[in-house]
Amino acid sequence: MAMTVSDAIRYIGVDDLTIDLFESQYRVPEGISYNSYLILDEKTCLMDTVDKRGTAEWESNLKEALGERSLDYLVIQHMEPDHAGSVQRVLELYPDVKLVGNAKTFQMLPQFLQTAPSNDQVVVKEGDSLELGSHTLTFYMAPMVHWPEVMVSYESTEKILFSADGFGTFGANCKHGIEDWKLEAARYYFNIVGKYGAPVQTLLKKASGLAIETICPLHGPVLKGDLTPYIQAYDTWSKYEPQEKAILVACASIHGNTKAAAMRIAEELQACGQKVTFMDLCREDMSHAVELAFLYDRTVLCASTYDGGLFLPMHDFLSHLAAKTWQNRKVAIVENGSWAAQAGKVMRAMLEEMKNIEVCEETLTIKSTLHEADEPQLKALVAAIANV
Ligand SMILES: Cc1cc2nc3c(=O)[nH]c(=O)nc-3n(C[C@H](O)[C@H](O)[C@H](O)COP(=O)(O)O)c2cc1C
Repeated sequence: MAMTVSDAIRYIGVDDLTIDLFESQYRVPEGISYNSYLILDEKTCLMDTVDKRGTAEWESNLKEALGERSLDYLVIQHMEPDHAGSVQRVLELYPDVKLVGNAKTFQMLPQFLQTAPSNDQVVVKEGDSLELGSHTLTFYMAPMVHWPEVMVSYESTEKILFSADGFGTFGANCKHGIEDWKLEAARYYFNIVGKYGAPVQTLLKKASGLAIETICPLHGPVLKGDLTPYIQAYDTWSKYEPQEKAILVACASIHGNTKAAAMRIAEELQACGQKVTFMDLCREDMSHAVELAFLYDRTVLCASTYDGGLFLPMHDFLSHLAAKTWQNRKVAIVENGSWAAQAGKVMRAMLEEMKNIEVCEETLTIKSTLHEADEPQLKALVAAIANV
């Protein structure tokens, strides 16, 4: 059933509650929405489509909202298949539709379609506008938020920013309302957009010059009312600043001894008043661990040595953080080795490749299991990462 963003702008997106992994990597226990919007004015204008997984339901929403009218424009803000996956269907249903995109959109479009569409193309660049009647869309390029061809569209009459993947969240709209935005917006941001802090900052600067009363993202709820919290969150996140003073204790333990030591460190940190989250990287959601490493200002990395190197779940975690340009954080290292510990050396080398990561001098090296003799090292590490 098509929801209404306003009288003239209909929400015609769909919820996907059965996808196993979004982008083939993120568990979305509450599903995900593929958002699409239809502007009904003198001209009709479709804002993006949906993933192929939702084409049939979305087509019914589109037909219900459009009725007997023709479709004049399709604006393609983002070419990723979860948004452009139904463009082909639009071309079949409305062969006279004009396609609106930027130069990069039309360079990429034929790559995803079997044949280059013959439809009229409206090629827009920064600041170009499209009159629809009483509604006017103005286009702002947002390259690398998070693909090169991304652009956002500002509708000046109703003061709406169609924000592409920006301000999106995991979680289907039938499960999550605007009040739930914060539940999954950070995990979504850091894992999907997180590498591109500078492009996000550029987009925020452009948006700061616009009077925005509603944000229509391509995933998650339409944002209305006081937009400050959403924009402030994006400003903090895209500056790679921590959102809170807290410590993630992340461990990768083969037989549980390093995990036991990590849990002991977490307890000690809590005992000295620190907010702590403990995560077993072997068993818990990697995207959630990435999210917390970005949200918190400090992280303790605890890992076994494995075949002369770093136990792979920790290597995987640090590779994820490096890929998302994690930076400006403080870290403590705990390693375990039963004959020749190497985990700490490998972790340090990976951290050195990242920007502005402060590694505590105080480390803890365990020989198989934690012993009484390790207590001074453990206490020193706790004091160093707790900043006490
Ligand atoms: C498959 C395997 C490979 C290991 N490789 C090494 C190694 O190369 N060097 C080392 O000092 N310890 C090695 N260890 C020992 C672990 O680093 C660790 O000391 C031991 O597993 C106990 O800690 P845990 O219970 O947290 O895994 C290995 C352990 C396993 C199970």
